[in-house]
Amino acid sequence: MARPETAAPPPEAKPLDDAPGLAARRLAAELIDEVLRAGTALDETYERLAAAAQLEPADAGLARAIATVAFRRLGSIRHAIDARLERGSPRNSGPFEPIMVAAAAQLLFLDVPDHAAVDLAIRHLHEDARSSRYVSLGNAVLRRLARERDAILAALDPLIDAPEWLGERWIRHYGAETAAAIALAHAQEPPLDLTVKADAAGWAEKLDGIVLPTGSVRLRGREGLTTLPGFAEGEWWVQDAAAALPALLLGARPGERIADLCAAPGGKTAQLVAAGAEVTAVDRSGPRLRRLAANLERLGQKAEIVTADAARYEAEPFDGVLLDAPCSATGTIRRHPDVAWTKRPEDIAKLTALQARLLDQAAKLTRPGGRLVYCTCSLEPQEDEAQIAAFLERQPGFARKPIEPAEIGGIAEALTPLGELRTLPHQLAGETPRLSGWAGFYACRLIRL
Ligand SMILES: C[S@@+](CC[C@H](N)C(=O)[O-])C[C@H]1O[C@@H](n2cnc3c(N)ncnc32)[C@H](O)[C@@H]1O
Repeated sequence: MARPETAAPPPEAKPLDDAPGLAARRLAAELIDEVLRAGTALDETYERLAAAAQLEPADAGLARAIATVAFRRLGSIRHAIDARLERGSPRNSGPFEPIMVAAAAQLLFLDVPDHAAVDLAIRHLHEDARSSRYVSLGNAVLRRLARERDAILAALDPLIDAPEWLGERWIRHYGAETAAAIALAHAQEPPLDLTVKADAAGWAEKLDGIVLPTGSVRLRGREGLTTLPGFAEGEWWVQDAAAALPALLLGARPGERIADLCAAPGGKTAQLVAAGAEVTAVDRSGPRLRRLAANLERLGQKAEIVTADAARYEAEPFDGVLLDAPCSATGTIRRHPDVAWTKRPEDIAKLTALQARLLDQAAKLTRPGGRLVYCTCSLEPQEDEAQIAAFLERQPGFARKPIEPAEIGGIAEALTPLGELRTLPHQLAGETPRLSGWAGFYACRLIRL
C-alpha cells in the first residue's frame, strides 16, 4: 500500500535579526515605500504601520524622524544615490531603494553615527532575497555618501527637493527667486505655533515662546507638547500661524451664527467658538469629526457638529461662513514634506472642481449682508485667486471685502493687490531660520450684497 503523501513541513521562518535599531530602520523604509507607492499621507501611514510594528516609542519616533527627513530631502537624497550608482538603480531589487533612501537620510541629514546607519542598512538589505543580491553595491554607495558628505551638503539645491512639475509651477507663479526661497524654507523643520484663547504674552513667557505679530505664540522648543502647562487645561491648541488667520478674518462676534465648512480637526472651529460665536462645524469625515469633538472637549468648548457633504449641506443662512476647502495642501509641505511626493498635477484640476461646488453651496448658506471667507493651504493660484475670480463671475451678488494689513499684524507682503491673503513659506523672518516662516495659505473675504 502506498504511503499517504505527507506535505513537506514548511521551511522554518528565519528569525528576524534583532540588532538594536534595526526595527526602527525597517519601519522607516516601510513608511517611505508605502507612502510613495500608495500616495497615502505619512501621518496616517505612520499611525497604522507603527501600531502594527509594536515598537518601543523611541524606535517608532526614530523611524518617523528618518521618514520625515527622507521626504523633506528626497530629491537631494535620490540625486546623491543615483550619482554613485554607475549602472543606475538595480531592477527587481525589492526594498533596495527605500532602504538606501532611509540610510542616506541618516548619513546626510540626521545625527546618527555613520557605522550604525551603514551596518543596519546592510543587515536590512540581507533580509529580502531580492535586495540581498545588492548588498555590496549598497555598502559601497553608502560608504561613499559618508565619505563625500561635506561636498554633497555644500552643493545642495533645495529646489530639487520638490518634484520637477511642482518646482516649475512655483517658478511660473512666483518667479525664480521666490520659488528658491520657498524651497529653502521647506528644507527647515517647522516651528511649533500655538493659538491661545487669551494672554498670548503670558503663555509665550511660560512656554519659552515669542508672540508673533498676528497673535500666535511660536515656541522655541518642540518637545513634550502634551505635558506643557496649559495643554491639559485647554488654554491653547497647535495651529500654524498662517492657518490661524482665516478665522480671524471672518470677524465672528459673540452670538453670531457661523458655519465652519470642512471643519475637522477643528483648529478654526475652536477660534470661532473662542470668539463667542454659535458654530456649526460640518465635515464629511466621521473619524476626523471625532478628533474635532475630542479637541473641543479638551478646550472646554461646544459647537454643533454635523457629518455631511458640505457641497449639499442645507441650513438656515448664517451670519458668516468659513470654507476651509480641501486642496492640494502644497502650502503645508514644510510641516508635511510627503505632500510634495504624493500629490499629482491632475489632483489640482479635480480639487478645483470640488472647491467650486463647495463655494457655490457656501454662498447659499451666507445670509444677505453676511461674510464668506474662502481659504486653502495651497500655493496654487488655480485653487485660490483664479477660483475666487471665477466665483465672482458666477455670483455677482458677492464682492470682495479687502483685508487690511492691520488685520494680519501689519504683514503687508502677505496681501495681494486685491486685498486677498497670500502667505508664502519664506515670509515672517524670525530669530533663526527654523523659527522663521509660516505655511502657505490663501484666503479671500467676501460679502453677500
Ligand atoms: C483643510 S482640511 C480642514 C482643516 C480644518 N478646517 C481645521 O482648521 O482644522 C479639509 C477638510 O475637508 C473635509 N472635506 C473634504 N471634502 C469635503 C466635503 N465635500 N464636505 C465636507 N467636508 C469635506 C476633509 O474631511 C477635511 O477634514
